[in-house]
Amino acid sequence: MTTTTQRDDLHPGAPDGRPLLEARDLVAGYLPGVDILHDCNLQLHPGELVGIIGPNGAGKSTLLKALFGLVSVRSGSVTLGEEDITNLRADNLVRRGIGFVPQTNNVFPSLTIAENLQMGVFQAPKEFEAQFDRVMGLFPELATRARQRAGSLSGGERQMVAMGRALMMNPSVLLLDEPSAGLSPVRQDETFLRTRRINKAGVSIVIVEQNARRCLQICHRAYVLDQGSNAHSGPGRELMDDPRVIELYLGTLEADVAKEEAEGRHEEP
Ligand SMILES: Nc1ncnc2c1ncn2[C@@H]1O[C@H](COP(=O)(O)OP(=O)(O)OP(=O)(O)O)[C@@H](O)[C@H]1O
Repeated sequence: MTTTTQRDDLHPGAPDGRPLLEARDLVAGYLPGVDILHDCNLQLHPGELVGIIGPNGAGKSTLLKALFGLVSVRSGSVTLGEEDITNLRADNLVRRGIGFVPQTNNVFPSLTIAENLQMGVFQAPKEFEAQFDRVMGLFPELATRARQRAGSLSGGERQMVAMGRALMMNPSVLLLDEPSAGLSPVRQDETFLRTRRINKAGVSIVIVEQNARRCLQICHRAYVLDQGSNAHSGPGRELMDDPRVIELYLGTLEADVAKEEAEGRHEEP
């Protein structure tokens, strides 16, 4: 793996330099004998917003799921602080302060917004009122519509409900799987700004994103995955200008168009 030099100010709130969440040499997969992740490493320091980007099928979502016990880890470890949390069940991880927002099917459509958020604290029902007010403060757009059914919301609003539900347990770590997927460019930007606000409010975040440029713009650091392995990592803004990252991922469309033009295959739109 190529690692760009990291500066101390990229690890807000971590004077001793120890990660809050760490994946070490993860090997994981869905089917017996088929590994999707090959010795993957990731560190999330307190206060950090860390991105995972890479080509389609690189294993980004699989890495996030492996952190949250949703994909079986065959070797390597996941630690939270000093605790080994490898392959622990999701409900256990939620109790330990990790929230996970899946990319799809992330709301209960027949339940209202308030009921969806209530599901987020089913392990601590007495917390509902205090947490509901706190989370509504983060999503004022939802506050006036708490009784609306989630199934009638737009994609961006559903994403807010899903994030809100994960935040109801007041997690220290939030794992976001492609929160901008399926949203218009304007709604995507809102999602990235909201993610940054939640991070600034004290939640350490790992975000998997297809929209690599936007992701790199808001992240303290990012990991580029390729074929289930770490390819590069470093500060988001440095990766945006790294020719190796551009070649591997960011520049593919531009490069493909240039290649087609050179071969005389490109038709003007
Ligand atoms: N439930 C599953 N069962 C079997 N294989 C799976 C499953 N989910 C994902 N895979 C495989 O794992 C590999 C990595 O998929 P993953 O979704 O992690 O990639 P990704 O980098 O998030 O891709 P994308 O950006 O396209 O969402 C792919 O080859 C995919 O087909």
